[in-house]
Amino acid sequence: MFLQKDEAFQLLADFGSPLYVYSEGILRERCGELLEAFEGRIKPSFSAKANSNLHLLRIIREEGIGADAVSPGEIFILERAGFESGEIFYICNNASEEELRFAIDRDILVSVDSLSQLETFGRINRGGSVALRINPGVGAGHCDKVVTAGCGTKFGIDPACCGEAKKIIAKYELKLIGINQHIGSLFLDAGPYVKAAGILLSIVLKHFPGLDFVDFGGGFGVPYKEGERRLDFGALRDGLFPLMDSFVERYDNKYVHFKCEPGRYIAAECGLLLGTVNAVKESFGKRYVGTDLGFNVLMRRVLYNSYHEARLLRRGAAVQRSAVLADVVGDICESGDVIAESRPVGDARKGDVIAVENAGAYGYSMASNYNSRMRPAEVLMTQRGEFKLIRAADTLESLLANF
Ligand SMILES: Cc1ncc(COP(=O)(O)O)c(C=O)c1O
Ligand SMILES: N[C@@H](CCCC[NH3+])C(=O)O
Repeated sequence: MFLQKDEAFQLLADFGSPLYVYSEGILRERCGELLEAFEGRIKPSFSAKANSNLHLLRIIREEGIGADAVSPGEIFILERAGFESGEIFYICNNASEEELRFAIDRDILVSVDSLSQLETFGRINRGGSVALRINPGVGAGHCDKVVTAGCGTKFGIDPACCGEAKKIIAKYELKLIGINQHIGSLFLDAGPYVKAAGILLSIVLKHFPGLDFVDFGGGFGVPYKEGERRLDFGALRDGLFPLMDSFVERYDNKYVHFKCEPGRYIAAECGLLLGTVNAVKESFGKRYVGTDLGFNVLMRRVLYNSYHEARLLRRGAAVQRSAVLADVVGDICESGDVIAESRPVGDARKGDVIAVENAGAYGYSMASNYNSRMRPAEVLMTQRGEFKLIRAADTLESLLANF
């Protein structure tokens, strides 16, 4: 945990509970790591869906990383964060004509992922530049819901349709400048990513000469459980570089470049979610630690059965791991509202704090107002160790803003 215990209590007193806290140092470190991981040969572009806080996006841009957007909303926020149109890649899925125009009008490159969307794009932007998202047939991810390639997923163009795609491109005189894929989110083993990259490169060689770039997608995992090993970028390099070398040798554009689209790897570990224990109880032989960490604040456990380390903090004396296991639950009106299951926190008391680790990716960005609860504030711990509010919490008034 990057915060001292006393700082955690002070932050909750200052900014309210629950609260997201981010470490600028860790965020910059992860950006730097990714820029170096592929020795400049594969350029990372941050997937803003993982965390779209304006201030964090500015830091990511300062580090020299571009961004991928999945919606006009993300494009809008990225622009506000200072990203220029050439630094944004709009990887859409089932976008409306209006949404496609939003990107086209701003000169932002669009990747379409169906023949039907390619047809729409060509009709409204004849002669424009475009990218295609291909489904290489190999997927990976921490659960079925986030595997985005292979059979049974809505994403990407089936390679069998490449011929048809080329016809639509010719019909509308489009310039195909890039091919991308994204096989899914969170893998800690290089195997599937390398395999999918190999498949994608062979598809490009066969069908798509003269591209400016090939984008292998994101999905790089981080360890959520204590003791879990980190992703081995050496293994990724060892797998990818020979494939890229042999591809470039055979490809007609020697200046083709390579990209990737990490979200979680950049944002997860810099984020900590703090919440307060409001009640404890024993019911039918089971212990519950009742907090304000409902799934409106962090829904990954409820949606995917995801694991986050949850530390119990108490003012004064340190708390030991309890022999009694308890479920850490939230304040939402559903029985599934469990943020951490069977953890050694059975001794928790009202007023203690729960710190949920690695909450920086798909935490706040998936938070909601369910049960008319407020999304929490977000605070940045700067590299100088100061704390700065970077998004205020919702208020009762903001719940009424759209009526
Ligand atoms: C198209 C696309 N690119 C990149 C990402 C980023 O994934 P991750 O956060 O696992 O790196 C996603 C989300 O899974 C995505 O849908
Ligand atoms: N939201 C997912 C990742 C999927 C990303 C979007 N393709 C998670 O929290 O693990």
